[in-house]
Amino acid sequence: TQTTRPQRMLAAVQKNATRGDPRSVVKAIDQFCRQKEWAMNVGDEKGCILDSVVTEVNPATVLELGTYCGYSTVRIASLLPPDAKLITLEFNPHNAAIARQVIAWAGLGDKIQLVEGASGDWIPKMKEKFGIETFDLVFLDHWKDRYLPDTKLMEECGLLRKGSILLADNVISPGTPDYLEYIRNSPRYKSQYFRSHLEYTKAEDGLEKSVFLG
Ligand SMILES: O=C(NCCCCCn1ccnc1)c1cc(-c2ccc(F)cc2)cc(O)c1O
Ligand SMILES: [Mg+2]
Repeated sequence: TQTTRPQRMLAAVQKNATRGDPRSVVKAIDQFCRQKEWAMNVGDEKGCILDSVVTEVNPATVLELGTYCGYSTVRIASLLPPDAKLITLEFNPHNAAIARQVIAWAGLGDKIQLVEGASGDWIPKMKEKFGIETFDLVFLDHWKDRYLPDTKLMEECGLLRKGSILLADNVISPGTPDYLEYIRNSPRYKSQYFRSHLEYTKAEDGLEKSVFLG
C-alpha cells in the first residue's frame, strides 16, 4: 500500500541520520526535502533564524503550535538549556505519530512533550495540565488562520509575560494577514520582520518576531 510523505521523511531520517544526533536528523530532513520531496518544514534558511532567536532567548519554557513531523521541534529542543521544557501541539494524529519517532531518533524525548489536539482546546489547559506559568518563547507554525485567535487566547489565559517572544512562520507564504496587522499595530507588542524564503524554494517568506510588552 502507498506510504505517506511523512512516512517517507521518517524513513529518510532512520536511513541517513545518526540516533541521538539532532543535527544529523535536521540535515537528513533538509536533504530529503531538497532532493526528493518538498515538505512544509520551516527548513534550513528560516531554521537558522529560528536557531538564532532560540539561542538569544535561551527559554526555560517553549510552546510550539504545529509539530508536523518534528523538524522545528528537534531544531529548537537541541538548543535548549538542560531543564527547559518544550510543549508542541499537533492536530493531525498521523503526523504526531511520525513526529514522535523523529523526536525519539534525535534522542530528545525527555525535553519534549508532544500533545495531540486543537490549540484552541489545549491553550486554556496549559497551566493545570503541564504546570506552566508562562511561556518564554512561542513558535507559531500551525493553521495560519489560528495565529491571531490563539495569540489572543494566550493573552487572555495569562500565558505571556513581559518579555515573552512570539516567533511566527509563514507570515508571507501562505501568509497570516490578520495576525500581522494585529501584532504590528498593537501597543502591547514590539515586532520585527526577518525576511527569508519559503522553505526549499525561491519564493519570499519570513518570520515575524514579536516581544510581548505586558
Ligand atoms: O499549513 C502550514 N502549516 C500548518 C499545517 C497544519 C497544522 C495542523 N495543526 C497543528 C496544530 N494545530 C493545527 C504550512 C504551509 C506551507 C505552504 C506554503 C506554500 C504552499 F504552496 C503550500 C504550503 C508552508 C509552511 O511552512 C506551513 O507551516
Ligand atoms: Mg511553516
